[in-house]
Amino acid sequence: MFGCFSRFSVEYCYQCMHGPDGCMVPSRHGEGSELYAHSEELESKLRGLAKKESMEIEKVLAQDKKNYGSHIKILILGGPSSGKSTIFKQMQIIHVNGFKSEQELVQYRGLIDANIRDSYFQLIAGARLLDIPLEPIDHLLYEINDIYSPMCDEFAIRTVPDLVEPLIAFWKSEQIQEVYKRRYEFELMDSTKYYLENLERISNENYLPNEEDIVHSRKATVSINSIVFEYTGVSLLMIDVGGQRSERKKWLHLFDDAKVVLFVIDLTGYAKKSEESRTELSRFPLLFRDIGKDAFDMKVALKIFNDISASPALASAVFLLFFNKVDLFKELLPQVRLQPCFSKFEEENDYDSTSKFICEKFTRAAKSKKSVFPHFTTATNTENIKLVFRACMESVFKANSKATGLS
Ligand SMILES: Nc1nc2c(ncn2[C@@H]2O[C@H](COP(=O)(O)OP(=O)(O)OP(=O)(O)O)[C@@H](O)[C@H]2O)c(=O)[nH]1
Ligand SMILES: [Mg+2]
Repeated sequence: MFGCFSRFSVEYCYQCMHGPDGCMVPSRHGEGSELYAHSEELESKLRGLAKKESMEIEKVLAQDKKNYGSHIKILILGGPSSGKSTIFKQMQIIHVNGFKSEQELVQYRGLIDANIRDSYFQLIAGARLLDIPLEPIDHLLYEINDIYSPMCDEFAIRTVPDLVEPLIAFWKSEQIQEVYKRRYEFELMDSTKYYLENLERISNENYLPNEEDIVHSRKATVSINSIVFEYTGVSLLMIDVGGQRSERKKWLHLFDDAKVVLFVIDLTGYAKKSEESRTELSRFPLLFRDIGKDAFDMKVALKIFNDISASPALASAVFLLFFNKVDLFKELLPQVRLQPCFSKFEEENDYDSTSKFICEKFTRAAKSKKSVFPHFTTATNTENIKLVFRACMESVFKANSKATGLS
C-alpha cells in the first residue's frame, strides 16, 4: 500500500492523481516523505503520460471535427456525481436512439447489479459510522453475504432471486431505514432507494434494464464521451467529461470553440462533505480557513464554476446552469439546514428561499458580462430534461444568434 493512501485516507495520489491501484509514487520511509517521493525518472514518466493523454484528447477532437463538421459545441461540466452523464444519457434517449442494443443493455444490467451490491455495503458502512447497531438483523447480513461472497468476480455480480427476500427485509428494517435517513452523513449512491425498491423485477432471469433504470445507474466518467444530434435543424455536439479532480485536468483541452457550457450542480451538495472536497479546498487555505467545517461539495462546485467562468477561452460562451437533483433536494430540506454550508443564509429553510439563495450565489460567481441561464432540474426525469433543454436552446439561440446563423 502506498504511504499517501494509508496515511491521508485519500482516493487518489496528490502527485500522479491516480488511485491506489494505478499510483506511480513509490512510498519512502519517514514523516511526510510520501508527498515528495518523485524521482527524476518518475517525473519524466509522468510528463510523458500527460503528453500522451493530451495527444489522445486532441485525436478525439480531430476525429469529432472530421465526423461532424460544423456544429454548436456544448460542454457538460460540473463537480463529481452532479448528474452530467445522466443528462448526457437523456440526450441519447430524447434525441438519438436511446439504449437499444442487447449488448449495451446487458452491460447496463451488470452495472446496475454492481450498484445494488455497492449500495448494500455502503449502508452497512454507514451504520458503523453512525453507530447504529445491526445485531438485530445479523441473520440477514449472513444470508446476503453468503450469496454475494462467491461472486468475487467484479463482472459476474448478479442480483439473483435468492437475494431478493433478504435484501428487501434488510432495506425495510428499522435499523437500515434509520441509516438511510442520515444518508448525507456518509457516502451512499443516489439510486439506492430506486434499485432496492425494484429488486423483484431486476432479479428476474431475463431482466434487461429500461431507460429509467439506465438513467439511475452510476459509473464515474473517466473518459470523454461525445454525441452529435440535430436540434431544430442545427447540429449540436455534446461532450460529457468526468468531474473528479483527476478528470478536470482534461477540461481545458475542450474549451476551444465551445459555444455553450452546461454546468451541473448537485443541489444536495450543500449537505455533503466528501474526502475529495476536503482535499480540493485545502489547496486554498486562505479562502477556506477551517477546511473540515467548510468542505461541503457545493463549495467546491462554486469554486470550480468560478474558475471556469473566468476562463478567457470561454469568454463568449453561453452558460447554462443546471441546479440538479431537485427531487432529492426537496427530500433533504426538512432534515438538513442550508446554513452550515452558507453561514449568511438566515431565512426559512424552504425550497423557495434556499433555491433562490443558491442560484444567486452561482450567478454572482459568474464573471460579469456572461450570459448565464439558471434552470432547476431532475436529471433522472426524461420529461423534465426534455422541457428544460428546449427552454435552454431558445436562450442559446437568442444569445448566440449570430454564431448559429439563426438571426
Ligand atoms: N434522484 C436523482 N438522481 C440523480 C439525479 N441526477 C443524477 N442522479 C444520479 O446521481 C448519480 C450520479 O450521476 P452521474 O450522471 O453519473 O454524475 P456525473 O456528474 O456524470 O459524475 P462523474 O462522471 O463522476 O463526474 C447517478 O446514480 C444518477 O442516477 C437527479 O436529478 N435525481
Ligand atoms: Mg459522468
